[in-house]
Amino acid sequence: MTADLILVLDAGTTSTRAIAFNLAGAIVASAQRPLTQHYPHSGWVEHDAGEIWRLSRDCLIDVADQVGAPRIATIGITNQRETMVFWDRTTGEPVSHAIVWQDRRTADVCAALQAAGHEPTVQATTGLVLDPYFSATKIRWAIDNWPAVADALADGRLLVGTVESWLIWKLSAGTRHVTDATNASRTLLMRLDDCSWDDGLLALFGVPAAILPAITDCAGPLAATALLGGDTPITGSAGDQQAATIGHACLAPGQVKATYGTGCFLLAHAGPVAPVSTHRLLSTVAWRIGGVPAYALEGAIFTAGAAVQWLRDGLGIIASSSETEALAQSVADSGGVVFVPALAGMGAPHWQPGARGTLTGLSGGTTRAHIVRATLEAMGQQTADLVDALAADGVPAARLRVDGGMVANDWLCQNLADSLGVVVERPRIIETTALGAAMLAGVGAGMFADLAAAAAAMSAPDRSFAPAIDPAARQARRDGWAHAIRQTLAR
Ligand SMILES: Nc1ncnc2c1ncn2[C@@H]1O[C@H](COP(=O)(O)OP(=O)(O)O)[C@@H](O)[C@H]1O
Ligand SMILES: O=P(O)(O)OC[C@H](O)CO
Repeated sequence: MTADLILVLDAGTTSTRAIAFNLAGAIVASAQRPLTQHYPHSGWVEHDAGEIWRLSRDCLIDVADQVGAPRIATIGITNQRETMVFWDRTTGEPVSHAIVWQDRRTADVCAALQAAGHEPTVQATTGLVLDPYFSATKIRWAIDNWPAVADALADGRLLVGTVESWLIWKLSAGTRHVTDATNASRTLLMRLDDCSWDDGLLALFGVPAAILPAITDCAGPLAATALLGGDTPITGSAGDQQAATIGHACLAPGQVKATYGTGCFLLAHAGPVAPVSTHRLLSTVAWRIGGVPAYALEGAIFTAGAAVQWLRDGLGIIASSSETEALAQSVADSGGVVFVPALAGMGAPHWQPGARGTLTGLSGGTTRAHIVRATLEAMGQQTADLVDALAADGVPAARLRVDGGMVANDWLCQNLADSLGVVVERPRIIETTALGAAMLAGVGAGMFADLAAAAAAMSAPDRSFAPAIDPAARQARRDGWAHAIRQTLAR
């Protein structure tokens, strides 16, 4: 049997998937398992890292069994970012739950650091802002509040890392404690310029360097695993939004993608020099290959598909996510309803962890179809806020490449094009995140010379949505949204 497939592990927020790709970018086999969400207090979100490992192992073995393990040439890993795992190097087991990127428990710590004037230095060094979203305050909180974490630290047993770091450690049977530069760039601890841990930030957040992984490239001989029987190399690793950027072949400055899953993450390729945002966007590592980083500007919206899930599970006004397409289409407009879905605070460009959502413009004539339509319209307006910030930072988006669970919805894609006034392009492989990780692993294994060669072989657009409303109508929507945002922020 020839080793002709790349196996990707995508450890996401709500589920874990393994997908085998051939070198033409087609999906040959896949497996998926849902991940349990733990909400111990309002605003807290935790995962069981042991469960993440078991689901990952099971999905990888499932796909390897489907295709035949000898066909797996190499493995690529991609993951939910910022989420922090705490484990014991001697037992190989987690010492506590992982604190998830959505968790807001360190909002007060971030506000205090802001009040003390630390944000300009943090932003200049890391490209990030002081928000509980990022990892550093989660690490300190765990050390200060979870005795098992503090004890493991005191005994020299504690290791920490983002989800890919944990999984590579498990896959390599505890021989590799590494993190790739994209994931490291989300911790608030890494210098953007040379991709190293910053001593000043380690001191500011009270994180000991000894518990952190070594920072690596995103492609190359990162580790190896005996899980599939032989000695399978792991040659690709990147955070899921960076992987999606690669999967969309956003390889040149100014090319922009947005992924609509639980949250929405828009990344614009920014080239070989770390960009500086003056409009509250993030500057982040897009990938690092051969020791050379490429950078991106990013806007993170915490509530995208999660708003549709809330319509289904919280309000109970829809039975399934896919129902939203026909319901939005069934009314001529939202009937004046505007929904600002700040269900988990607000991310870019507002960064208000304490913000709450608002549903305005209701009347006796409002139906569930209007509310559903307003929910999907909010995706267009939230994206337009990011695209405006990007343009103000000097990166006008000529078109937008989209992926994620929500873009199966054609009405949503058309509404995005209308709201933004640019062409929206949907790829052939909607599993763009996994595809990007496969491209990295292919480059890392020497199957492709570089990402451009991998993109030429594996990535292709499918359908485009062109703007179909006039600029005055677009502006009227923007004005209505701006008014609702002001009301939301004023609360
Ligand atoms: N047809 C649809 N229309 C609108 N939203 C959808 C549709 N299908 C799925 N979604 C939403 O997309 C999200 C799932 O996307 P996915 O990319 O799998 O998320 P994640 O990777 O964050 O777990 C869910 O929040 C779901 O409500
Ligand atoms: O797991 P996803 O797809 O919701 O992505 C989560 C992001 O990486 C958080 O920054």
